[in-house]
Amino acid sequence: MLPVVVVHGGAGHIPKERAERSTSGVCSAARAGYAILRGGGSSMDAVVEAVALMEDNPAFNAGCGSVLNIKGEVEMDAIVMEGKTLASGAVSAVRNIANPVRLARLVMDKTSHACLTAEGANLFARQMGIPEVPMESLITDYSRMRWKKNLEPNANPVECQMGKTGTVGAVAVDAEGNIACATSTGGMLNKMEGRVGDTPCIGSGGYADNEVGAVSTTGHGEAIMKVTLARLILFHMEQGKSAEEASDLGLAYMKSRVNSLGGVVTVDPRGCWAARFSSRQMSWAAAQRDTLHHGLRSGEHFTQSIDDPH
Ligand SMILES: NC(=O)C[C@H](N)C(=O)O
Repeated sequence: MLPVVVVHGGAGHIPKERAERSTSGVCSAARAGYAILRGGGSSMDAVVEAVALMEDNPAFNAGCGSVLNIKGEVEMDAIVMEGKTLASGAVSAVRNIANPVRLARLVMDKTSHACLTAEGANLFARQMGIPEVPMESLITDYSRMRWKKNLEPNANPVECQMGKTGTVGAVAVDAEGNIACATSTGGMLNKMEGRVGDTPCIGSGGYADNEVGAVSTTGHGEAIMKVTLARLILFHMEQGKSAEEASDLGLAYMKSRVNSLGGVVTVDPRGCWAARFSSRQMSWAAAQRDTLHHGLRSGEHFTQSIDDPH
C-alpha cells in the first residue's frame, strides 16, 4: 500500500475560470511529493515540498495568492507535524515570507516551541536566513479584486464565499511507515488584522501520528477549531473507522454541530487514503503505486499514470 501523498487545494466554491488552474496545481504538487517518496525521501520532505509548490502557485490562498485581511495585507498561517515523534511546528500571522510552511518546519526542527507568531515569527525567519519578500509579491490582482469587492456595502455573500477557498495541505506516508502532514493558508478573506485560524493549531489544521494516521483540513477556521477537526477524524480512526469513514464522520459532525462545511485529506499507517469534503468542491490529488488520482467536484475521481504527460 505504501507510500502515498494526498494533497488538497482548499474546500469551498471554486469559480469555473479558476477550476483548471486549481486542478493542475494540486496534480503538480502530488507529483512533486510522490517523486520524493519514490526516491526514498521522507513523508515530511514530501508534504513540505508539495505544500511549498502550492504556496508558490498564485491559484491558491497560501503564500503568493493569499487572501487579504481587512487592511489589504497578507498574514499567513502554516503547520507541519511528524507522526513518529509527534513533533510539530507552526507559524501564525506571519508576513513577507514566500513559504510559511518551510518556516513552520524550521520552528519544529530548530526551536523547542510549537508555534511562533507575527513579529516573533519574522524575527526567527531572519535569524534562520530566510529572505523577506515584499508584500506586493504575495498579492495577486485577483486577491486585491476580491478584497475590494468584499469591502463594498452591498457585497454579495455568495461571492464573498468564493474568495475564501484555496488553503493548501498535504498528508503522506513514506516507505518506512512514517506519516506527516502540512497545511498553509492566507486565512479568511477580509479577516481582522491578527486573526489566527485553525491552520497553525495542532489538531485543527492538521495532525499526524504514526499509530493512527494524518489529516490536513480546510474550511472555516473558527468552525474547524470548535470541533478540532483533524484530531476528531483520527479519534474515529482509533475507534476502527477507515480513513474515508472517519473523514465523513468528522465533516458530518462539523456540519450538524456548528453548521459549517469543509474538506480534508487523510491517510492511515498502511497507506489507505481519503480526500473528502462537504463543501461544493475541493481540488485534491493523490499519488500512490505510480498512479495519480484527482478530483474537484463531489464524486469525481480521475486516474492516470503518474508519468503521463500532463
Ligand atoms: N480556506 C480555508 O481553509 C481557510 C482556513 N481554514 C482558515 O480559516 O484560515
